[in-house]
Amino acid sequence: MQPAGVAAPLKVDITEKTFRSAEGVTIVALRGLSFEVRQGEFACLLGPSGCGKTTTLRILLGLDRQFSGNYQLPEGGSNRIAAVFQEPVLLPWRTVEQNVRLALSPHLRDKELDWLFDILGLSAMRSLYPSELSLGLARRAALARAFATEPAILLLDEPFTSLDERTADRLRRLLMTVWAARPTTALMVTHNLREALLLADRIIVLSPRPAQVLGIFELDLSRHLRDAPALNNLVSDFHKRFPDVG
Ligand SMILES: Nc1ncnc2c1ncn2[C@@H]1O[C@H](COP(=O)(O)OP(=O)(O)OP(=O)(O)O)[C@@H](O)[C@H]1O
Repeated sequence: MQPAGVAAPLKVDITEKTFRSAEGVTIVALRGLSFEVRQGEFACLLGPSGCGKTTTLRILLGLDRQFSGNYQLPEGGSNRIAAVFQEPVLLPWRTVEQNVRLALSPHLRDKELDWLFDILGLSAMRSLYPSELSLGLARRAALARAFATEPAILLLDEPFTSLDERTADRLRRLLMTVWAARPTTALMVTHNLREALLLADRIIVLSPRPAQVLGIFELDLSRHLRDAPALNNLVSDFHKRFPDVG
């Protein structure tokens, strides 16, 4: 039990998750996957392609209940959980602002969101429709929607894939700015080591399938000091600790 007044962390303890392939073969996606994300911490789940990262997020989102084990989501927030996926799922017939406000519970629909649109550089795009947005802008709108709901936990599944590197980098920095304005317990899935080293407080390093935790890489360096040379040092520290990863 958590002592009163201490916010509960995200706790994940998945004993096993299997899939059955079309040919009837059993695929063990996760086995003995246990980790925690402390309250207010930005954690990355880093692992090779196909190791079970998306499967883990789907379980936490309640989209897949066919597994053994358990998990506990953090308490608090106006909304329990918000997610940002690889594809920004926006309603095409609603404006950017309507897409964001529709995610809010009815009593919050009129809340002041200027700060959020400002930080994400979306102030001039509030009345545009998704079809008028570039992919990078659509991702920003998806981030705005997730933060607007003030979730107890934010789950992100490779939100910067299929963007050119410059746009991805700008978005990573915008994510950090908005996160710093409203620190939120966050778990982001990525297979990009540099991205994890840029964004995370700690990295939960996963094995190939079935995903298990190989170790935790803590990042004490303040995010604004993580420039290119600092990142190069972090990459080499990481490789000393995890020579076979990334
Ligand atoms: N619905 C499904 N049916 C059968 N197998 C599945 C299903 N969903 C996932 N898998 C398998 O489970 C394993 C883990 O998949 P998952 O998508 O979680 O990996 P991932 O780490 O997110 O990969 P990536 O980084 O490539 O997105 C893979 O081998 C995948 O083929």
